[in-house]
Amino acid sequence: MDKLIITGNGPLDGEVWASGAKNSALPILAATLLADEPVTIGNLPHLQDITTTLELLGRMGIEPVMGEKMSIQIDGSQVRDCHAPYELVKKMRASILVLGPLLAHFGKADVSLPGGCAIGSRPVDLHIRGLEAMGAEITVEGGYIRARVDGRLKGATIFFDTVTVTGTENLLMAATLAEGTTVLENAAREPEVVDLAECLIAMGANIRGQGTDTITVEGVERLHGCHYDVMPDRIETGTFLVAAAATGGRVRVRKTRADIMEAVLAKLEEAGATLTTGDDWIELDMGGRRPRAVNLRTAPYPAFPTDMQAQFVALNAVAEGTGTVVETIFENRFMHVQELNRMGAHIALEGNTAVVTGVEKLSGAPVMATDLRASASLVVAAMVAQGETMVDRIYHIDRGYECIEEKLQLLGARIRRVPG
Ligand SMILES: CC(=O)N[C@H]1[C@@H](OP(=O)(O)OP(=O)(O)OC[C@H]2O[C@@H](n3ccc(=O)[nH]c3=O)[C@H](O)[C@@H]2O)O[C@H](CO)[C@@H](O)[C@@H]1O
Ligand SMILES: C=C(OP(=O)(O)O)C(=O)O
Repeated sequence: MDKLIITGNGPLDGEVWASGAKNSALPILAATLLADEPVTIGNLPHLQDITTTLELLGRMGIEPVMGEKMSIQIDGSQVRDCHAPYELVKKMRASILVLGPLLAHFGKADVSLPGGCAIGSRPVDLHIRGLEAMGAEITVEGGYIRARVDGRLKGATIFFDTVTVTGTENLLMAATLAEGTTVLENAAREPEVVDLAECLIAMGANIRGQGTDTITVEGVERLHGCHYDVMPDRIETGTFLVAAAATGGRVRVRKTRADIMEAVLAKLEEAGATLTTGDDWIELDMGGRRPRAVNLRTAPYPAFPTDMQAQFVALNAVAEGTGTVVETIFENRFMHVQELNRMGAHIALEGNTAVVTGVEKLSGAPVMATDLRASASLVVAAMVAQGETMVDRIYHIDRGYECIEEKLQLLGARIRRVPG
């Protein structure tokens, strides 16, 4: 297993670019299953989760054609087997996103239940209930969701009890080929849902209301090919900005978007950072200062994203003062806390709340990555720690950060990968 070795090396300084968003690329790749013609997706990030998705599509009979500049062409009409096996779904929960498209286009889908994961139990009951409301017959047997529909799915009004991102995306995709109108109420408003909707519209879908909590879809009989570029990754962008703030540095992130990052940028300003933004870049300047601790509470977009929680816990860990961080989305998303405390942080956990009292210096230590964003928080902490940190199990970080060590090296970090 590869490891990252990081030595604290003072303020980060320089320019880096944001890759395509993982959480947008994954549903968009699944959406290609809905079309009768090849769809070309550009600005795909080079990530383990993308490789897993392509393997999953390959098992279904699809032969993706690699193009230039991280683009790929996928022909949904090549599907021969509507099956997502356990050994791939267990590597990546987002595999559940093939359920809606397979059922809507081919009338059947056998998709392994994703099961729980490190950050929480993460059920998919709302995905299943929504598809049933659209006329699907669904059984769960032997750990598999077996979904069937005779003819087309039927449009329906679906209210989500809980705001769910992939749940909204699955039903949005299914609704594009359903007969009649589907209304998704209490839908997720995340920018990645909007990006997926825009891609579906480019494929000929009839969707309105994306980005609000009510999305309306008029089903069409078929979807066609298109070229679509994935939006920039706001979580990767935020991670670089937090790393800059924690080290007292100055970093410009290019090829990104400030307009979808308001909650995160506001917290960085509260922490004492000076932010400047342009059309497609964000610059953070900490001017060598130590950050101030911030209080935050995670919630669905446009509130503060749970995927940035761990990185802000690391920021608070070296800040002046005490910050309270409340996690409201996932029940077990504080596994970085123990590891950060092993590096000398002062973090007390009380239920879904972490009370973080900043210390002047952390000290390098061997630590273990437990999930994707927890790993990112350890990398941030390691860059401000005295001495060397070894982050083990970095396959988690490779799921969601493209070339993490090369990008951080560009900013002056002392970080290297040791193959395991
Ligand atoms: C690939 C992808 O886009 N992943 C993101 C997506 O995950 P994901 O879509 O899996 O997360 P959800 O938005 O579905 O989860 C939100 C909450 O709803 C609950 N729930 C969800 C579905 C369901 O059927 N029943 C149910 O109870 C979950 O347990 C959780 O407590 O949104 C999360 C919340 O922003 C992010 O952290 C993930 O990075
Ligand atoms: C939790 C995340 O991803 P996933 O839903 O793919 O596990 C994440 O991106 O932080």
